[in-house]
Amino acid sequence: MPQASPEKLENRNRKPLEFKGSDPFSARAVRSFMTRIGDGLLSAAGFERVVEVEEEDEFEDVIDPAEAAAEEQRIQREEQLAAWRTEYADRIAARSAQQERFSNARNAAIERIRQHADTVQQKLSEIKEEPLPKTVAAEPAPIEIVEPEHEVHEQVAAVEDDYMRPGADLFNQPENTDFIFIDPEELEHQKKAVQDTLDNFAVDATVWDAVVGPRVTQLRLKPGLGVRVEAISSLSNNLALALAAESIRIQAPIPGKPYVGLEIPNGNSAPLNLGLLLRSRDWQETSAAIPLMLGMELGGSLCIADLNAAPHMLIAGATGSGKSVCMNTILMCLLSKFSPDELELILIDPKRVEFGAYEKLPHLVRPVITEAKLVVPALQWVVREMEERYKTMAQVGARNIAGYNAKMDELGMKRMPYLVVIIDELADIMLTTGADVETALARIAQLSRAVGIHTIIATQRPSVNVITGMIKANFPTRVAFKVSSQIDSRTILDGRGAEALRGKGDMLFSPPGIGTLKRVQGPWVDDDEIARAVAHCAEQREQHFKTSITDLAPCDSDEAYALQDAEASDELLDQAIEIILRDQRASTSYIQRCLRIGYNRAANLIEEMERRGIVGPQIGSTPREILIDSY
Ligand SMILES: Nc1ncnc2c1ncn2[C@@H]1O[C@H](COP(=O)(O)OP(=O)(O)OP(=O)(O)O)[C@@H](O)[C@H]1O
Repeated sequence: MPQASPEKLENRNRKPLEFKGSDPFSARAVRSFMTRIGDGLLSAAGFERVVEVEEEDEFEDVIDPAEAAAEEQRIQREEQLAAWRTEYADRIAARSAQQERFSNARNAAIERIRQHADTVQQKLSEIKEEPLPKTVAAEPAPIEIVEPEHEVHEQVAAVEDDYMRPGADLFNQPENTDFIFIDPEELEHQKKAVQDTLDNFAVDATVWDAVVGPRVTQLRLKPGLGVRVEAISSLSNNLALALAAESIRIQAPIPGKPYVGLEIPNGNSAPLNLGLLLRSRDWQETSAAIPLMLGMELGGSLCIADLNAAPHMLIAGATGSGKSVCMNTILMCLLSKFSPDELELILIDPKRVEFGAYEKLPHLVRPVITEAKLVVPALQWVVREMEERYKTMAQVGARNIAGYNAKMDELGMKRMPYLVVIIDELADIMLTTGADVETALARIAQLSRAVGIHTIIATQRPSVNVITGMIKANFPTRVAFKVSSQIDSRTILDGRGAEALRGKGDMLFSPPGIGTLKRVQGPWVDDDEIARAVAHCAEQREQHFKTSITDLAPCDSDEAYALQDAEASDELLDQAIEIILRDQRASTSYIQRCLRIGYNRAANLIEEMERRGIVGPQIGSTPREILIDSY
C-alpha cells in the first residue's frame, strides 16, 4: 500500500474539509470527502496512509460524462427558467395595462349612468308638475241644440221660391238627451284592469285619463320614459282578455298627443238620432259647402264632412255593418240642405232594395238605376254633363261652380246645381261591366270637382278587384265600417283598425289629405223618417227627368261603349290633331295624357286620324308616321 509522506498527511489533516467543483454532490467531491475522513481516522489510530500523489492528480483531470450531461441539463433548465421569467413579466405587464383600460371604461360608464340618472331625475320633476290623472272621465259635452222659433223646415225655406227643405222636426227626436254612455263605476273598473295588466307585464305606463264616446271609450295611456309604444300595442290580446271585451283598438300613439289610445266598448249604447244631430248648432251653422253629418266622435264632438272638399267618397264594410244606414243619413243631409234646384241626384242600386224609398224624389235626374247594364251609359252621361258644364263655365270665365254661381247670382240667373252620384254596391257593377265602370268613375273623379259633380260609392266586398288602385287613387275620402279581416281594413284605409270596430254604425272616417282616422258613431235614421222626408220633398215638386239620360240605351258590350266613346271623341278630334302636329308625336298614350281621356277614347281618335290619312298605320313598335304638315 503506498505511503503518503508525513508532510502531505500533515497538510491533509490541516486542510479544512471542502468540496471541489461547483456541484457539492458530484462523485469526485464525495470520494475526496470520504478519503479525507478515512485518513483522519487512520492517523488518529497511529497509521499512515500512503497516497500516490501522481494517481490522485490523474483522477482530478477525468470528466465524468454523466456529470457533464447533468451539467448540460442544469444549464438548459436555467435558460428555460430565465425565458419563463421574462414571459411571465411580459404577461404581468399586459394584464396591468388591460386592468387599467377596464377601469377607465368602468369609470366612464359610471359617469354616463350618473348623467342619465340626472336626466331622469329632471324629467321626473317636470312630470310631477303636470296635472295628476283624472279619476273620473269627462262625459261628452251635451250637444248644443238650436231651437227654432217656428217649424224648422219653414225657417230654412229656400230664398228664391217657396220650396221648403225637410227640417229636423220631420225626424224622430230622442226622449232623453242626457246620454250616459258609460257607467262611471264600470269605467273605474276598466281603468284598474288595464293598469293591472300593464303592471303584470312589467310595462311602465299609466292609465292617464279617459275620453268617452257614444260606442267606445278611449283610455289614454302615458308610457314611461324609454318605453316603446309597441310594448303596449303588443299587449292588445291580453288587455282584451283582462277587460273581457269583444274587441279593442289601440292607437299607438294618438296622432298629435303624447298618449297611446286604448278604445274599449261601452256598456250602454243607445242609437244616436239623426233628428237630434240635425238640430245641433254645429250642423245649422256649418260652413261646409255640401255638409254631411257622419255622426259623433270620441269626446262628443260632431263629425261633419264636406263632400265639396272630399270630393268623392268610398264607403266600405261587411254586410250588416251600417253602410245603408250611412247612405240614408247622407241622403237625408243632402235633402235637408238642398232644394231640387240646388242639387241633382243619380242613384244606382243594383241590389234593388236600398234606394226604393227615393223613387219619388224630385232631385232625381232619372229613375233609380237598378240594372247593371245601365250603369255605364249613366256614367257616360255624367261625363258628357261634366264637359257641358266646363263649356258653360268657360262662357262666363268662371273656374269653378262657386265662381259660376256667384256670377249667376249677380246677374239674377239660374244657378248651376250640384250633381251627386251615389252607387250602392260597386262590386256587383264591377263584376258585370268590368273595367268600363272603373274607367268612367276614374274619369269623373279626376275632373268633376270644379263643376260640382261628386260621387259616393259603397261596397260590402272590400277586395282589391273591387276597390282597385284606380278607384282608391280617385276616392281620397274613405269611410270604413266593420270588416272581417285586417286585410280588408288595409284595402279600404291603407291601415288596420276597421276589423276591431263594433258594427251598427261604428266607423273609421279618413278625411282627405289628413292621414289620421277618426272613430265616429253614425246616426240612426229609420224607414219612416226617410219616407216622411221624401214625401215632404215630393209634395212640393214634380220630377223632371233629363231625357238625355232616361233614353240611354243599355250598354251591353264593349262595342256599344266604344261607339258612344267614338261619338264623343269627335269633339276632341281637332284638338288631338293639333297636338300631334305641334309635338310631332302620334301615340295613343300621348293623346291620352294630353287630353286626360281614357285609353279607348284616345285609341279611337288615333284610328280616326288614320282613316282620314293624317297618321300612318301602326307598324310594330315604331311610332306612327305623321303624314301631313298642317290641317
Ligand atoms: N248608426 C246606426 N245606429 C244604430 N244601429 C245601426 C246603425 N247602423 C246600422 N245599424 C244596425 O245595423 C243593421 C244593419 O245596418 P245596414 O243595413 O246599414 O248594414 P249594411 O252594411 O248596409 O248591410 P248590407 O250590406 O247587408 O246591406 C241595421 O238594421 C241596424 O239595426
